[in-house]
Amino acid sequence: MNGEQLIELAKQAREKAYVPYSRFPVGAAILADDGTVVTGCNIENASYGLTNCAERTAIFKLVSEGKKDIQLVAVVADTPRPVSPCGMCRQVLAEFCSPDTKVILSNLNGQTTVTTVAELLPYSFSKEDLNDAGHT
Ligand SMILES: O=c1ccn([C@H]2C[C@H](O)[C@@H](CO)O2)c(=O)[nH]1
Ligand SMILES: [Zn+2]
Repeated sequence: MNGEQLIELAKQAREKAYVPYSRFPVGAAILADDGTVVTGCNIENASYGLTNCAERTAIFKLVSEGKKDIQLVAVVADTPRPVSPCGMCRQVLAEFCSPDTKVILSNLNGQTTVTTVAELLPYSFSKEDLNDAGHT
């Protein structure tokens, strides 16, 4: 499974997005360390704040299947520049990825940006901060 294949799976997941309010479908695909791939789409709600982004849908699917070691992430939306994940998703990515885990951001024009979790969320709050405070 390479980055291009992961982008293609994210595009297919995007087709499943439930976006009656924003009409802005997003797809994500995650390659786990054991080779498993999970995908996710954004899922909106009449109570707008309950919306779940594509990235978090994919991560939550992975973790709920008992896996949490992420090797590579791809996100796709129909944006002028490669899509930029929201702050909430960056924090959730930081929980389950290494700082140097690569995140491929893409759009439907074939433009891609390869970044890392640490670049997306520098100086992030993490479980180490909790441990240091004695809240294990
Ligand atoms: O990286 C992103 C950015 C936005 N959205 C969703 C949330 C909402 O459903 C819609 C518009 O913000 O796009 C994602 O799923 N991922
Ligand atoms: Zn998000």
